[in-house]
Amino acid sequence: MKAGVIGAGAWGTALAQLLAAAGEQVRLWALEPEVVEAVNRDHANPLYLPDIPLSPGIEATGAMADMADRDLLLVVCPAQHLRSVVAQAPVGVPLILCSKGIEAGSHLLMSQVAQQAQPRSPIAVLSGPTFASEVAKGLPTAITLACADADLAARIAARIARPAFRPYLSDDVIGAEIGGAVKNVLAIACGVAEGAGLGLNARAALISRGFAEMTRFGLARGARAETLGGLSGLGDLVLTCSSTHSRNFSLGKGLGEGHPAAALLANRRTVAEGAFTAPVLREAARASGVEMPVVEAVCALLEDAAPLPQVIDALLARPIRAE
Ligand SMILES: NC(=O)C1=CN([C@@H]2O[C@H](COP(=O)(O)OP(=O)(O)OC[C@H]3O[C@@H](n4cnc5c(N)ncnc54)[C@H](O)[C@@H]3O)[C@@H](O)[C@H]2O)C=CC1
Ligand SMILES: O=C(CO)COP(=O)(O)O
Repeated sequence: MKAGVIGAGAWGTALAQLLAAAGEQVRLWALEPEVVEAVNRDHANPLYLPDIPLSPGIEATGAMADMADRDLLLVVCPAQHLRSVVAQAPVGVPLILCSKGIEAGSHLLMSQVAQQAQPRSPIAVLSGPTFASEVAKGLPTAITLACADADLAARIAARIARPAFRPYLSDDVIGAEIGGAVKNVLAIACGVAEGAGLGLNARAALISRGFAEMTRFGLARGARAETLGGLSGLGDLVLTCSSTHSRNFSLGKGLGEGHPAAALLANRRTVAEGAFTAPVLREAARASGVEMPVVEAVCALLEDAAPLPQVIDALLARPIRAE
């Protein structure tokens, strides 16, 4: 059992910890030399997952060549870097994609990008309501594991399941990915409502109407409705729209408090995927003729295209119609 984790941000480190805590020797690829050093020397990742002691069974490396002997690879980099990262991975090893986003320019989901970058590697997607720090602490978590190959899905599930970490299987890869990508944009909207003091009714409305947008877009791209209503869709939407533990929600809260997007996004080390997904999603939705007014509103705020009161008024002034 030789798992590798590519990407040592909060989520990659938490997943490495999940695997290593059960005795597996895990190799963790990190971009930053100081992360490699901290994991190997101090069994910690203060840059991305502070205050969580890591298992000595995690060995970090900065060389992708060190992943050549792995029999399973978890890919956990930011979505916009997935193509270049996966292209460097060893050929033919099953890839579990854990990034949430849509590639700019191509509008492709991560599984489609990975298939282009590594055509001979089997692909699965792991997505759901999973704050990294809670998983690293061993708190109870359920997640969707989506894979077109049922045998591979069962083998991966047996490998990653733990008493407090329950994968649920699906063959709807597209559906699992769309939920994870779209919820990040909607979490920004809910953060805006929090920051601007719009109240909890507004948040509930954004979650419900945002879920309607996710469903419209998902169905147009071939997702199944039950996947969107499951852990990787509605489950993750509820989690991310409810707490400042979410980087996307926090970004939205800053926007709602009146801070300009450019200032909030400048010099940040951690990734708020929704900020990258929003314009890509708007473009993809328009191209498919899918209406996504909440996503459009988030884009307007991220681009500083209109003042917040005007964006809120525009959403509230939409024509009354059937739910
Ligand atoms: N943090 C969480 O709770 C969860 C995160 N995810 C997803 O996992 C993915 C990674 O997020 P986090 O681990 O939270 O990241 P993070 O925000 O903790 O850290 C940023 C990561 O980006 C990497 N990075 C920066 N520039 C890069 C480049 N040019 N090439 C490759 N990597 C680069 C850094 O090395 C670091 O690993 C995202 O798509 C996120 O949506 C999914 C579930 C939970
Ligand atoms: O995807 C996540 C939880 O499932 C993490 O959300 P944030 O990226 O908004 O922190």
